Amino acid sequence: AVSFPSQLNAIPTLGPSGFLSGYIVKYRFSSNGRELLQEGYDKYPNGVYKIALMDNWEVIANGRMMIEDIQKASDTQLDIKEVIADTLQVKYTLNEQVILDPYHIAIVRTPLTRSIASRFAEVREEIVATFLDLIPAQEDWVKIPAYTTSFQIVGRTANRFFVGLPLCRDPDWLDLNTHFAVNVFLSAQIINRFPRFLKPIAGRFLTRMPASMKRANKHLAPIIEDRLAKEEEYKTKDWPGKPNDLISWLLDEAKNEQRTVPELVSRVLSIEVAAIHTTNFCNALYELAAHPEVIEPLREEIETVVKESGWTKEGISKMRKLDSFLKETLRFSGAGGLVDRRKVLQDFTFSNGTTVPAGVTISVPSYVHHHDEALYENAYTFDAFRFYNMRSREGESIKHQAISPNFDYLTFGTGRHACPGRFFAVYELKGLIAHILMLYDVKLEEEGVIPPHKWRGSSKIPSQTGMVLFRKRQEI
Ligand code: HEM
Repeated sequence: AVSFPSQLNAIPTLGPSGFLSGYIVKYRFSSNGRELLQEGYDKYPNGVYKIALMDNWEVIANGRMMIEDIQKASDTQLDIKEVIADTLQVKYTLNEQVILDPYHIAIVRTPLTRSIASRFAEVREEIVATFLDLIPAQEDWVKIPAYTTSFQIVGRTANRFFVGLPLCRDPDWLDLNTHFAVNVFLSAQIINRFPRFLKPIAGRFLTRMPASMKRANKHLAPIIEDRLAKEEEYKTKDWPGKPNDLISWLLDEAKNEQRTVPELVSRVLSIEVAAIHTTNFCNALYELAAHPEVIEPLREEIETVVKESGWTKEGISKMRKLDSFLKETLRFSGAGGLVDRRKVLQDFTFSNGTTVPAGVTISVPSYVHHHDEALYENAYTFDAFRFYNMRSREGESIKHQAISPNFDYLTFGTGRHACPGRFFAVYELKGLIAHILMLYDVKLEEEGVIPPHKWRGSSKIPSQTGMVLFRKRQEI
């Protein structure tokens, strides 16, 4: 049941708030989250409002002041870990330690991000090999199911970087990883329906998690055991020939019981969950196929850069038009409707005086924010070179990049918790799109018409049945 702590009365409610209201709003939210969030955005453009979900309140914050307040709050006031723990039921779906000591976040932020340059040649090699296997470059158009194929591509590319050859090509490992995140979300939904005392039983018997963990273990245990044995043998963490990959980065930081196989397996999987289903590659594919007018300028840029710098991290960062195309995709058709989700641990007062009581979750509606005409001219038009043109203005060449979170651009969240994986995500996505442009022509079944997406709660799901047509690039 939805409770009414007294401070909550001062926060306006969207939708009815009486008996059964939770059910009505939950229904509207789960069937069309965007509509509800847009209504809230229009009614309370620089303030907060609340919606009653089934078992708690979600306070939605709009506008610069509110977002800055969330950014400035300490972790003891507004906590990201509790939100992840609740939403994903991490205790049962991954491992509670991932929340209690999230040292893997620092691994993503530093050694992983720092290795993009030195490992980029391998990532590029994997991109080329993956497309060769999945999408034939032939004279006739061939229909490719965009949604499933994009996850296969991203799964393999990211795993080349994370765990290297040969595991990144192992069909069972890839199948596990492209479905694991979905299993985590579905299992968490099931577990969340049970009262606290029944959650361990639901977690144990009603979900596929133990089986997934066992499957992951089968692939990773021999690798981890071998690395631990090498450390023993050479009496150092820096033994000769040590691979520069995720398992090594984790082992460099892991302490005591964190250095056991099950602990390390759940860390790897946590990063896979954060990295694969968020990438938006499917959205980029649809947008590319829908906008033939962007193809030539992008090709020209990529060819010039590759001549100068090759397929390197440095080269990718010089592809500014491509960066703009990607950023516009993330703005215009980005998947996440809510970012900066935080659990209120201590009553929290916004600068406008509104207090949100402990126990409630706060979030920011990125999708409707990104479609605000006050922030973006023609916000409902996909303008591939919008950010390229902005960067060309005096003194703004650094701003407006796809990796740079700011108030106008919340895809990766904001502040100190902004996605630590965004650097890899952006280089990977640019590398993928650039490869498509060099090798293929692409189009949609119906010219310019992206197959319809749907909303599930606050998530925008691209069409899961839509096709993108590919053929070998025709020289004109
Ligand atoms: C386009 C792709 C991606 C998007 C849109 C995305 C988005 C996000 C967002 C919105 C957050 C929460 C930020 C906040 O609440 O302030 C987040 C957190 C996180 N992301 Fe990403 N992400 C992407 C790719 C990745 C990748 C590739 C990795 C790993 C290599 C990754 C690892 C993480 C981790 C570990 C966190 C948790 C940070 C924390 O708790 O402080 N993400 N991401």
